Amino acid sequence: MTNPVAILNNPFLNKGTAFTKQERQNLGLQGLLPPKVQNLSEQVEQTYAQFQHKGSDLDKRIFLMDIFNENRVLFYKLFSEHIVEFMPIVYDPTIATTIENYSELYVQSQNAVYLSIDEPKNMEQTLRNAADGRDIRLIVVTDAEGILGIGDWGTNGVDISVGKLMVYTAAAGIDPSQVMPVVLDTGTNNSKLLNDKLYLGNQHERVTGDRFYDFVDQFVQTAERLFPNLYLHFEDFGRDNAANLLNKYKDQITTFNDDIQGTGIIVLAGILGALNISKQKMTDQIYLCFGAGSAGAGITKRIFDEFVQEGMAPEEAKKHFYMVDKQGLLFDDDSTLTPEQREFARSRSEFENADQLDNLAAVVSEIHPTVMVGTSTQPGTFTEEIVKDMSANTDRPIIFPLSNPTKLAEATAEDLIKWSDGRALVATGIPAADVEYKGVTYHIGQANNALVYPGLGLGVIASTAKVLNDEMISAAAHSLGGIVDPTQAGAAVLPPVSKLDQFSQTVALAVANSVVEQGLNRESISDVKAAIDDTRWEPKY
Ligand SMILES: NC(=O)c1ccc[n+]([C@@H]2O[C@H](COP(=O)([O-])OP(=O)(O)OC[C@H]3O[C@@H](n4cnc5c(N)ncnc54)[C@H](O)[C@@H]3O)[C@@H](O)[C@H]2O)c1
Ligand SMILES: O=C(O)C[C@H](O)C(=O)O
Ligand SMILES: [Mn+2]
Repeated sequence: MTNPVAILNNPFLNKGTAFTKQERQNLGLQGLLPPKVQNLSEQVEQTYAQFQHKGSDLDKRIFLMDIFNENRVLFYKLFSEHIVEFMPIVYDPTIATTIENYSELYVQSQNAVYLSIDEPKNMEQTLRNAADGRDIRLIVVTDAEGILGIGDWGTNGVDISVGKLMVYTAAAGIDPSQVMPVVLDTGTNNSKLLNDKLYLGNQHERVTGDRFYDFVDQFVQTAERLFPNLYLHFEDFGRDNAANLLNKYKDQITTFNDDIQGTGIIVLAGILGALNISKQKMTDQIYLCFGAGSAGAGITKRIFDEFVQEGMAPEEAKKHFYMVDKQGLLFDDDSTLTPEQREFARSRSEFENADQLDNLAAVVSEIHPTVMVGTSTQPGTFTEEIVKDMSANTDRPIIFPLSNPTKLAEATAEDLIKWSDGRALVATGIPAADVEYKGVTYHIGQANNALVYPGLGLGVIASTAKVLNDEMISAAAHSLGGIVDPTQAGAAVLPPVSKLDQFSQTVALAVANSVVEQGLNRESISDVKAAIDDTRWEPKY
């Protein structure tokens, strides 16, 4: 028999006060818990009341993490019943605060795995120990070089792996005993951490070049070998490494880059939703990407592919896309461009005033975009002047300020609605409250990859997909249409987070169908819907 105390300390086994009299007797737990036996809904009610007494969002998150550390069923039942309220606490934006203060706040590892570049020999044993015989189907891995828009956070970034996985389970029912959060600690270039006595990570600069790529490859190969049914999700790597790693592995293993691909899907879905409201055509749009990094370039490529899928010739479609980064409009004579930026760089000869196009305002006034998406990490950069200029040249400007967390957003939804006199079709990266303007209530969609990656993952895992390809990604984006009523004044461009668990199913089904139609499933599947239902985990004792 397992040691009774070990059961209470194991969040996958512990039911706390919900252990029945019989279970307490069988497991040797008599007297190790208060006498009363509660059921799950009583526990949920009691913990929710405790949650409501916490003051700050950080205190709320710390409380919820205690529940997570103690009892996974209770945590996920509570989370699933309060998804709209808990998303910004468990996940972005509060998670940014816990990442910045990870070492100071540290109490326990939350079943995360810390792989150190200084001790590569331990890797296999560490992964085995962490799995402890569990059938791992999903890993979220980060090296934390580009956490949200807040930069390099070294080992602290492990929280993004933990948090993304929490959303996978709450939104799509991924079995929490089949997941593993991983941080690859390859050092940090964050001088604050390098000089902080409390910092818990490797206190040296980032290792780069071959040693970095060899370490990542050792991880990928070892994880694939130990967990043959693995879906490997990369999160918040630095801009160049993120794209390189995706290109290296995407045709070989079942893998996904959330910042590049996940964000591409949700923004395409948001633009489709916006066009459904404005009754305009995708291929008539002029697209401006502001901040052409992992997310910006990933989104641009996804929207460009959509133009081509709708029948426009690639060279014609290219003319509709503009990228702006630190240096202003990206031109093809710039040797510092990334390969993803080079695809969409323009020729100086197209413009009489090319030298003046070194800032967003000048570019907007020159090209008259109809869609502007911000992934720049630069707060307040969608100014009143820029928004008014854009709105003067298009009826329903589509404007998505997506930089996270809250303090980095390019604009607020409220300002965008006001400055465009109610015409802008807006989605934000973090949740935004309704905006009241001239008698209309505007609902603001959340264009955060969290609205799609859980369903995508459920579809991929349930269908035993060998790879994740563009067809599946496109199917995911298109599946989100039709949930919002576009005829309602002030309708949001994306479905609400309150329906996250429902539309995660929709996304999963679309993706799994695409996998099976393409014959890319590892195991034979006769009924896609049943395969998804069988994969879904529910929080219950
Ligand atoms: N809503 C979402 O789902 C979502 C998803 C991914 C990323 N994001 C957000 O997007 C932002 C970027 O993330 P990323 O992973 O692409 O990071 P990244 O570092 O890969 O890209 C940021 C890009 O912005 C550019 N940039 C920096 N300063 C600029 C300036 N003054 N003007 C124009 N461009 C500038 C950088 O050069 C870089 O190319 C972050 O804030 C992140 O939180 C949101
Ligand atoms: O984590 C988020 O909130 C979305 C996204 O992956 C990001 O990096 O900002
Ligand atoms: Mn991210």
